Amino acid sequence: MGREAILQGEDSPNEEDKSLRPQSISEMVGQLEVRERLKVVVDAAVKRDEPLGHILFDGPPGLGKTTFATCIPKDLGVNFQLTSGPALQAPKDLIPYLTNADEKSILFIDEIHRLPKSVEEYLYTAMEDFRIDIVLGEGTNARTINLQVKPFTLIGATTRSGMLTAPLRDRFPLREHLDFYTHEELAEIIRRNSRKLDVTIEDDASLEISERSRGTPRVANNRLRWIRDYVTSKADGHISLQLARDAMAMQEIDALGLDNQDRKYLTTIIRVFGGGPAGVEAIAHTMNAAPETLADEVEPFLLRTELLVRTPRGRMVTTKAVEHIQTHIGR
Ligand SMILES: Nc1ncnc2c1ncn2[C@@H]1O[C@H](COP(=O)(O)OP(=O)(O)OP(=O)(O)O)[C@@H](O)[C@H]1O
Ligand SMILES: [Mg+2]
Repeated sequence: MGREAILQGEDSPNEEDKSLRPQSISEMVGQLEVRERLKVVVDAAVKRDEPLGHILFDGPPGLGKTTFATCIPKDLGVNFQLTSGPALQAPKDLIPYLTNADEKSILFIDEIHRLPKSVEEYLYTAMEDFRIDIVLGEGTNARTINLQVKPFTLIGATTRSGMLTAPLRDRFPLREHLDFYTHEELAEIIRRNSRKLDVTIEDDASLEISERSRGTPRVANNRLRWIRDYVTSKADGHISLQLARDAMAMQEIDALGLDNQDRKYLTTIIRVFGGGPAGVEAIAHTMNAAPETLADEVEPFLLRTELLVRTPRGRMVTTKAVEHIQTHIGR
């Protein structure tokens, strides 16, 4: 698959996201410790005139893994190639990226936990010694040549660091976990992006939206876009607290920021599984959803906000979740 195809594939579902995505690490809000550590390794690499060490980002969707990966090469002024685990089905799919990589350029592999084993093993010597084996010819005539590639930096991103093998994980000198954002950080992102979207917003409205954005910049941006449409259609285009609330009520986003899917997940455990424990596969079956979607997109925030707990025997809702669902239904 060509690089363009992969790039388009990556960008099309989030075309909207692009206009709000920070273009440099200094434009990013929050993740202070991560940014500080990155600054250290970037400064050191520049001073020594060496390629940056490989970096792995992990954390739930929408917290900035791709944003970091795209800002680093921009800040360094180096070339950037992008691909993803599922797009690399065999070592031969990886070879063009490795041979095209300029010195100190960045190769970004998204969803790196989905690399097939053969590709992963092929990466080891490329990451460690910047060396790859290429097989020429076939059958008994086949011979292997050893090729040196330019020293490059691999940036990997994953929502499932637990699914990475230890040998791959250990080859990243810097591993950064991105965590959920505070309300204040999200409010800051909302204020900045309101300006980018050319809409005015009250401070109490940006705080209210941030409180209902599940600690996630992507969610905050989606909420903001919807509210902007709402106030443009129903009012004069200025976002007040009341209009923000009305707009979110229309999308059935509750006070904790949960949407229909989150509540359906909790009610399924409560109604069908007596509050749990229940396995994620069983819950997914009942909801007619994919277990991966639940594990990646729904559960992290519910766990974080103590609406859900994971036990050795499966997922269980907490009293807080039961109360929240009751008040929501009782409304
Ligand atoms: N620190 C930040 N400051 C400002 N905006 C941010 C920040 N992090 C993320 N965003 C915004 O959130 C959007 C989603 O972030 P991004 O695409 O980097 O998430 P991700 O971690 O790669 O998610 P996924 O796992 O789904 O690929 C970005 O387009 C950007 O607009
Ligand atoms: Mg991403």
